[in-house]
Amino acid sequence: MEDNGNDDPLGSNIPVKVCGKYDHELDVAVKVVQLACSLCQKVQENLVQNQDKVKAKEDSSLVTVADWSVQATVSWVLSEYFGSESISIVAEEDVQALTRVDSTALLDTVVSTVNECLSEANGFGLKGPKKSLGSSEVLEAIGRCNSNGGPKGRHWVLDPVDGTLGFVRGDQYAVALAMLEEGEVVLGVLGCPNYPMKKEWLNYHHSYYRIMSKLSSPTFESWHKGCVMYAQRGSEAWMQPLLCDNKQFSFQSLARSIRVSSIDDPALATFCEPVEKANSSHSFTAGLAHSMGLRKRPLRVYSMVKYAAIARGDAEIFMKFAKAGYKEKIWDHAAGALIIQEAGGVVTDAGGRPLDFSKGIYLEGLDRGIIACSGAVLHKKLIKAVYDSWDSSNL
Ligand SMILES: Nc1ncnc2c1ncn2[C@@H]1O[C@H](COP(=O)(O)OS(=O)(=O)O)[C@@H](OP(=O)(O)O)[C@H]1O
Ligand SMILES: [Mg+2]
Ligand SMILES: [Mg+2]
Ligand SMILES: [Mg+2]
Repeated sequence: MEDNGNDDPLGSNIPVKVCGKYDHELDVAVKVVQLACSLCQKVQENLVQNQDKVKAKEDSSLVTVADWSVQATVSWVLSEYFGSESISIVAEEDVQALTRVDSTALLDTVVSTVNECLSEANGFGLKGPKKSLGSSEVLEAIGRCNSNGGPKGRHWVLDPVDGTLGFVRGDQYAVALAMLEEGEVVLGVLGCPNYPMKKEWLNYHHSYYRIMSKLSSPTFESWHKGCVMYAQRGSEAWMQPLLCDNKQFSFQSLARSIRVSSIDDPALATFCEPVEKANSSHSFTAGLAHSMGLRKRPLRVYSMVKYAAIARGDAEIFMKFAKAGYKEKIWDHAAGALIIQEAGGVVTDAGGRPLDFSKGIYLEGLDRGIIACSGAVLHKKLIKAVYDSWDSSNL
């Protein structure tokens, strides 16, 4: 692993399993996603009790202090490591709502959230700022992420909080960071703050989070509320625990490589889909599930945690069929798609073609929907099911 120099006191102690062309980029990306996840965990704890702090955007989707603060933090760190002049970042949020005259209190909250987070950068193996950032620097960091991506050169792709609806409901969400090189996703990092290393811990986590009970936990060292998954193109996919308050335990090398499930019998397979019917047709996917012989209840989970579930074998299929006219954005899929592929799975559109991340901020040319499978057998069956049932669907 690359050593980031003297300013990086703990960097070499944080295990980031890497072996490839983009080791340094991936190392920084995993650390900044860990840092961002810790920011999100703090904001989510407050937000669940203070729903008035959730804002609606022009398209009525939600945005919170965490979305802006993570975008600012990641943008600032990437710019420090890779140069603010040359870096290209494609990300979901902009500064519009923060620069309105009636938004000073909101902006102040974002600025203090970013500074509190960056003050912990050293603990995550990253260089922090020498002094606190002012509001203009925070706005600049958010606004710098206005690249349109494209087929040439290098672009970072960030969804600061994916599944904002899950986030404000105290449920699953993800921090998603990817890097494109010449139009291809070459690295992906998915921070899943409420998705523990083992799925059996999910129920424990929910009772912990919702009731704040004092149940006896999995062994202290092994207990982590969330995980981070990552991959670079052409190597394996990895998962490690999110750093938590007891950092001395998290510094142990707990990273492990992840693989998709080996199940290829539809009767034993589980499919995941968005929670919201508005984001994907539940009736169409129920029809597909029936026709290809899936018997288990769908796993409805907010955010790219669905990709995380496929990548480490908690489920076998992911489907998303948005309404006609909705254009999928690259930041909702880039990191998750690479991690599934490097874990041995297949990700395509519903016509069986690879997703094209080279056309700007949208997945242009997407054929009907997105499907991801743990292997080729299930993928072939699913493509056939779509082919057989599309004409009779209302999509
Ligand atoms: N109408 C519509 N159709 C399809 N997709 C939409 C739509 N509106 C929004 N979005 C995008 O969906 C992202 C969340 O997707 P999910 O699969 O997590 O959906 S769900 O929250 O589980 O229902 C969500 O990501 P975040 O905004 O980062 O939360 C959006 O980019
Ligand atoms: Mg959003
Ligand atoms: Mg998203
Ligand atoms: Mg988002």
